[in-house]
Amino acid sequence: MKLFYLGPETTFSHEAAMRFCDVLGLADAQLVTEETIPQVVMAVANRQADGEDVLGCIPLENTAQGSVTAAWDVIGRVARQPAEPDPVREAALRLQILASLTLPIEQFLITHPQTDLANIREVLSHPQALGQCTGWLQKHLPHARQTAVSSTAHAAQLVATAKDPGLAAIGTRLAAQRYGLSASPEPIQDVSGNETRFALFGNARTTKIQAEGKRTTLALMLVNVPNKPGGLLHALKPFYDHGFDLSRIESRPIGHQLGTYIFFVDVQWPFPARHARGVEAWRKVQSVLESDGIEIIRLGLFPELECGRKS
Ligand SMILES: O=C(O)C(=O)C[C@]1(C(=O)O)C=C[C@@H](O)C=C1
Repeated sequence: MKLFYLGPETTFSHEAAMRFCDVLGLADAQLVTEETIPQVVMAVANRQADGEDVLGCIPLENTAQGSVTAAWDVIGRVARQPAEPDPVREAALRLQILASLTLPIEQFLITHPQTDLANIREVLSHPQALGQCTGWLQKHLPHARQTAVSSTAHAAQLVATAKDPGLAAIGTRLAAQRYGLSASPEPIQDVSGNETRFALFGNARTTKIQAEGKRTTLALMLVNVPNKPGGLLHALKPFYDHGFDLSRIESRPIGHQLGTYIFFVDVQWPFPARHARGVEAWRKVQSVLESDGIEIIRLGLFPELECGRKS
């Protein structure tokens, strides 16, 4: 089975994809790279629409930089496409998060061997990675231009091919090794406990994941939350009334009308995944929300896997 991720090899997404394969025993998964996070989601939706069962791995959120909005926005856009029958939208709606895992993220400055910091004019990386190193860059390379590129490993690739010691990248130590470059002796991200949560997604009906997580999460998208006093309060109260703990709530603009949002909500599932009490409590929440005209798009009920970095 193919597993799509943000490439090229040696991105953090690559590390996460391999980790999912390890932990879930997906030994025969064939890892396939895409150039952007939206392209990862669309590659999976398009294959699924053609009847091919595939998986995708995307970053969802980071300790310091918050949500990886490219991931959430494409999920929101695909799920809310026009009402006319569209096989890709149908396929996208069948996609669910199957598992999540959180990786420690260590960013390294990647340069040509023996380059002096004073000679670096430009630093390339994924915007999330540049954001995670803002303080370090301000202190050590205040005059260097920061250029956003599609991924950390792509940044390392560009530096390697440019053969210009004035260029540096930010990314994994593995990327430095892979492209014949040097990594800084120490990581340079501003927060020492920097972590990113990744999702593995695919067709939940056909891909059964056997895994125990440290907890189970129900990820939802709420559309049409009434834009009136107490609208959001009304949308959230049923979760409280039925004993569900919300661990994340995030609004994103719907994209064509200022002041109107969709809400991404993570609910901690207090029961074993299919436990009758959980299902019954959740049905009650659903029926209250639906009677208020709120559309619920379920993004998955999945285990949060335990897995630290292999050293
Ligand atoms: O560029 C990469 O290496 C990625 O996998 C993307 C990404 C992200 O989008 O957050 C993944 C983890 C880190 O937080 C930095 C970058």
